[in-house]
Amino acid sequence: MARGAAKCLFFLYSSKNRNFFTVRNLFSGCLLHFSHPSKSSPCNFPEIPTQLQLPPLHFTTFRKFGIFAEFHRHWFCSLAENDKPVLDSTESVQNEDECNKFDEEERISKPETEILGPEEERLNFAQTANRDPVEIYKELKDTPKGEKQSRSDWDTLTEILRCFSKSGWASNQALAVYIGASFFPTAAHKFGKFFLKKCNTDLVKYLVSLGPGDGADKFLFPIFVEYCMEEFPDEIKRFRKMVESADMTKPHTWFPFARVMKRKIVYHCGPTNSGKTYNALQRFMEAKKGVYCSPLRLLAMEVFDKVNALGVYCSLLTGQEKKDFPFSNHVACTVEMVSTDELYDVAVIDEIQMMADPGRGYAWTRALLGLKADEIHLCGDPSVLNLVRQICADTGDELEELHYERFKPLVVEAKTLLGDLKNVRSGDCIVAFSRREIFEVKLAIEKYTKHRCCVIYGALPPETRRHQASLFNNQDNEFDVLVASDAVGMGLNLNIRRIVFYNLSKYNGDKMVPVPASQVKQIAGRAGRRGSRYPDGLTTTLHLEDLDYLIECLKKPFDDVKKVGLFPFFEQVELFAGQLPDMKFSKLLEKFGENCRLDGIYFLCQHLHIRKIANMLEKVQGLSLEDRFNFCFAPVNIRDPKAMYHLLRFASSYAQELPVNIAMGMPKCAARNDSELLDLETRHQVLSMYLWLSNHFEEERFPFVKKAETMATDIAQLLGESLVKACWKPESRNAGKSKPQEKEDGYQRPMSIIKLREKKRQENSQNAQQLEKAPA
Ligand SMILES: Nc1ncnc2c1ncn2[C@@H]1O[C@H](COP(=O)(O)OP(=O)(O)OP(=O)(O)O)[C@@H](O)[C@H]1O
Repeated sequence: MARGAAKCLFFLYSSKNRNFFTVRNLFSGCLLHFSHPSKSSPCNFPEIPTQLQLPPLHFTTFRKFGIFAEFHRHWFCSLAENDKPVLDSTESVQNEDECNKFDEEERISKPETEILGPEEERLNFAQTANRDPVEIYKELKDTPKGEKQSRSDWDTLTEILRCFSKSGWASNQALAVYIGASFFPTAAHKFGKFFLKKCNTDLVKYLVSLGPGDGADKFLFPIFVEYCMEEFPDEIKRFRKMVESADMTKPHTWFPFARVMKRKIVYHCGPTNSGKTYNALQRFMEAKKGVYCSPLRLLAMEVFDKVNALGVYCSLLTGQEKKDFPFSNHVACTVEMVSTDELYDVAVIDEIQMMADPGRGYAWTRALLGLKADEIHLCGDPSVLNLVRQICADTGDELEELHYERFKPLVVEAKTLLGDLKNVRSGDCIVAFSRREIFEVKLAIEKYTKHRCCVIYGALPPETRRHQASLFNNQDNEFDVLVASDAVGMGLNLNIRRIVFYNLSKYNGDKMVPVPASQVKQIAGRAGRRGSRYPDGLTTTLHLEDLDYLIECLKKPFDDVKKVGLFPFFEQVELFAGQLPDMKFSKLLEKFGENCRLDGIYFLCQHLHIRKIANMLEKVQGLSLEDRFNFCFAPVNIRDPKAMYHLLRFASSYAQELPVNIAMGMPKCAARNDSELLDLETRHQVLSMYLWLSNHFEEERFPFVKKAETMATDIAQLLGESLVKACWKPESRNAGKSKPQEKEDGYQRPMSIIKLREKKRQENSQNAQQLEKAPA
């Protein structure tokens, strides 16, 4: 870009008539452009000599430009010689220079015949700038052939049009008139050819005075739009249809029945352990008909048990299980499973802040927008309160806000565990953020202290987690320490006296990052629950170095969330697919993500996970679009090749209309090492997936549901037994791959007690050897 401008300056200056005014205008236009590089502009400005950053030149000083140009002639020349338009390899336009040369020689005048004075020129420019673009376009269209231009003007104009075709701003603006980003370069290129062929001197002089960049882009854009409307009506229509079919604006209008209801939303807003869920559940149980929406299967099970124990008949509905209680009018379900067709008196949506979850947020948004309930109780921290207010304004629902405080303040223990797991005490929960660390900690504690540990982490089935929780809560056994991942932050009622953070960084799939403050609060808040054995909660860290970050997180107010998640229904994807009939499903999802329109407070939930499954299933023939869409939501760990293999197998059988087999044996005994434990986890996940599929597809195609249920229960049991006995070194599911801990510079996993001991032992033996060697 700087090169192009420099080239233009040089040509202008060196042209015979030395049109100073034009040069000055171009020069100041360049200055303006250089000093305000816009982010959206695809042009990256190279380093330019400081001389170019002069203040705008005045005519008197401009005469000196001759000297300046002499000095910098070499620079201009070298740039001009080297200047070749750089075309993006992805761009559809090719050989731009050649295309622009259609009648170049013919259109370049020798000496200019008429030289306008500066005042006249200024007036001309003002007139041109104010002209109606429609009129300009008409004039261009009706002109058989444009006027002759000087070589320098021609070159500048070519550069201006080249910049226009690369302008991010123009490409963005073009979307508004349904010219897609992928079509824009072609359209802009054709427009450039058209313009070069037809333009008159006034237009050229004015554009040259603006120079390549923002000003010229803005002047050309409406003319370009007129041109496109006439030249590319089919492309515009097609893109418009595609965009309209990916329109996700005004999501509250997707639920017309909920919109005609007069709903009352009650936001129970506060930190953990403040009684939010308790109060919401009171209303749920009082109602004639109620639904409780849970973030986890585990929590749905807890509520199901609790409510039934209190004499209110309640059913359970999760992706994997349906337990219909006869005569029940209440249901505890996972939020993805809640029906927006059923009418309820009271609905509870727990952990409403998860609307902002990058992957699952859409399920909470859907529940809030779509539930047909007279009263909807939202429980959560204050981070989404402002957005809920906005959404209620859109839906017309009444909003009541109830603010809560923690029953008893959480106390931070400044002493920490001084880096030594020997300092754990009964009632402690050590929180680590990877499976490997969890087992290392368990191993160390059990080896070097008298405590026994229960473990809870995400890959364990809910039944096993509950079993471990009850083992820990029960005082009549030796299991008095819990080692858990962030999975402990939600859903379980645990008798935790103190939460100890083993570390405060976790792997985010790419690198180690600090655990977000909101998550630290949620986990720390599990200590000292009302009604538990330890009503006064304590929290601390293993290492003194981590303590400041813990305190900082706990002190930090909740950040206001700016956007919440959305995801299209199948019908929307189907409509979109209609515009791109030959596109593969995974590509279709990607295209949808690129082209969908959203209102400011919504984002499209991450669909990488879904696309990965879609990609794998591309090779399965005979699945309908709807089948593919549904298979993509199956609960599978996409990083576990065994689990992915089974999903592929299930989908293939389903596509061939064969009964879907489990085709997986049952282990005979509990795990004896970590790889057997991992295998049990995978087997349970596969069975869970089978059950999920049987609930989401025609059930008769999955004839082994009962068997899968029995196997899943047995494996959960084996997992429980294995965990009680587990005393081995953990393995990684991705053995052989680089350890996440090594990825982030400066991050070091805290040394486990074992390593510390080993280090000490080595030091001691070295000292002993030295003593032996030393002369008496
Ligand atoms: N009024 C009450 N009477 C008896 N127990 C209560 C009362 N309020 C809350 N509790 C108990 O206190 C504990 C914490 O309450 P609750 O689960 O409602 O808190 P919360 O704010 O929803 O916390 P979290 O977000 O961590 O779930 C629960 O065990 C609950 O049963």
